[in-house]
Amino acid sequence: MSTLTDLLDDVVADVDGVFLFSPSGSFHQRFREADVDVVVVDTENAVDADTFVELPLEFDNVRDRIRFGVEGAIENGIVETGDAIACSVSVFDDDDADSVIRVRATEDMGSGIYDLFVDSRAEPGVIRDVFEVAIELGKKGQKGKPVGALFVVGDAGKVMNKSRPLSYNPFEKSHVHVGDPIVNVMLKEFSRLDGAFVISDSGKIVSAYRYLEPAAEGVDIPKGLGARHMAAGAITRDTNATAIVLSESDGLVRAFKGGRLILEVDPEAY
Ligand SMILES: Nc1ncnc2c1ncn2[C@@H]1O[C@H](COP(=O)(O)OP(=O)(O)OP(=O)(O)O)[C@@H](O)[C@H]1O
Ligand SMILES: [Mn+2]
Repeated sequence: MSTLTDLLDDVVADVDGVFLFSPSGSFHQRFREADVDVVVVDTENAVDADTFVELPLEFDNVRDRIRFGVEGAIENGIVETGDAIACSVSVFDDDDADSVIRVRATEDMGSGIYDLFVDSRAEPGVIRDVFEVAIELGKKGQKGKPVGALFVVGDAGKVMNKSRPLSYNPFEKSHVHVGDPIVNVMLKEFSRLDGAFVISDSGKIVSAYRYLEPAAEGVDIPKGLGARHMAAGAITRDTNATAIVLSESDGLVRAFKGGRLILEVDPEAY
């Protein structure tokens, strides 16, 4: 008769390392004494781990949390592509790990989410909220029809200087922030109209309907993308903003930083 441990052993068999997501001190200690490579992934290195990947925020979405940890570890040379990793995470329990998830560090796994958050000028929570709006809009569209949208996040003063209004700004005198449920509805509603949303480092919606006029030279974006994506890429080279774009034509969400495409995801698969 097999025991349950034997039956579930496959999940952790022959892994190259174990990632502990936000472990308690005692939980981490048990692993430290074991014969296995341990990586701690957390918002701070509270357990004084030797190998550590810093999360910019607690991702509620476990897939995002794991993706971020694995991409961060690849980026920092902690693991190599092809490595099998056992991730110890908590999905329901806030204190203790309640799940083990086996992943392989592959190129597919590397969605670019690490680049999106690391060294961003805007607050990580703001980037996450805008990214989630774009993904949701990509999944559902606007009244069932595909829509495109362009969000420019961070360094808003400079972005405003390099753009002009296409219409009156519905956010002119308001003090609304991304992440408020009502704001997400407004963002989706206004995304039917032309131009870009400009959002501050702290998440205030500064403007809708901005036509971006950055210098386009030196911008290296893939061929085949149109004016919206070109403007998105270029504004991030001219300023310290991050641009998040939902394409109306292919339905993908892309992010640009420093004039480069750093992330490309299919909302349906996300
Ligand atoms: N410089 C710009 N600033 C702000 N918005 C822009 C700019 N250029 C284009 N757009 C917006 O993008 C929309 C689509 O333009 P276009 O089709 O050329 O872009 P695209 O990159 O192919 O995007 P999509 O994949 O969504 O079609 C325009 O209708 C306009 O609302
Ligand atoms: Mn187009």
